[in-house]
Amino acid sequence: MTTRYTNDEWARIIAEVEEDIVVSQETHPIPDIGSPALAKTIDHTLLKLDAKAVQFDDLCAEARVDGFATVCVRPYVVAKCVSDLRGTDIKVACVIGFHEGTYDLYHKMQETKQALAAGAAELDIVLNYPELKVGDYSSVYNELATLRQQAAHPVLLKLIIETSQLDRSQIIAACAMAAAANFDFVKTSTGFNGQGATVENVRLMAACCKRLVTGSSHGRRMQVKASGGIKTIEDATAMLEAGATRLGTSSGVWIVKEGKQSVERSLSPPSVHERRPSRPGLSTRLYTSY
Ligand SMILES: O=C[C@H](O)COP(=O)(O)O
Repeated sequence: MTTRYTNDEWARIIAEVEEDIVVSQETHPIPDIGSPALAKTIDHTLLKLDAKAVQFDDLCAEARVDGFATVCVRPYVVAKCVSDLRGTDIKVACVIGFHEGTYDLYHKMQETKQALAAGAAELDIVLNYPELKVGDYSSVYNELATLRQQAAHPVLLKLIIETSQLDRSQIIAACAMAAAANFDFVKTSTGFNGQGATVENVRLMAACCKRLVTGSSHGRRMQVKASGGIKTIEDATAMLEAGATRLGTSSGVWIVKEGKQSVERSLSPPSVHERRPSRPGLSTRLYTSY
């Protein structure tokens, strides 16, 4: 695989991108609250290492009921989820190099091979962000381009850049690397390392995606997936309004339920005796501790 440019050449390319970045404060249009289109922005996620088989059955059942975009899981459970979701339009997304990102390329290629063979349609790959932070852009590009070659379109590739570990310039550099390697999404966070998605970072990443399309010959714009700490309908709408088009969350069931309830309330306001429903208990298969 070619490295294309030296680290210094990559640094100049990234600096040019950074000079052009204008972060917009616009509110992006979003699907109607409570609509199937809003549920279709959600990757219904279960990445806990101690998750039991029955929890993946429930995850897939919930995805079928609510009509999520994908279930997002680790490689060892892709085949099971593909089988559970057969006959639906819900895809299986698989994390690669999770959650440190520092696994070597061989390890990431092995996981990619395993996930694709099992039927994954989308891969959420953790960036080797320590390499990016020290300016080893050639190595970062080599890894991403190799994985893109291994997982060609229509497989969707998302690069998890772990924004909590990066400053503004490094977030821009990560987006530039993802675009150069022809990824489909940049994703904020693993949810396992520091702060998750923030509105500010989603806006910055959306601005990068806008700028980077103008520099590409194929004219296809990368999209932003916000993930980590998205627990309520308010969190979800804030991320979408900031420019995300996909959400990674372990609270998808609750978010959809809250959205539907808020629509019902706006159609028939509750009497003074009716309380806002409390958050459901663990029996509803929510996976985030709160
Ligand atoms: O990509 C997904 C994240 O791991 C989900 O994080 P969460 O449990 O905070 O929703």
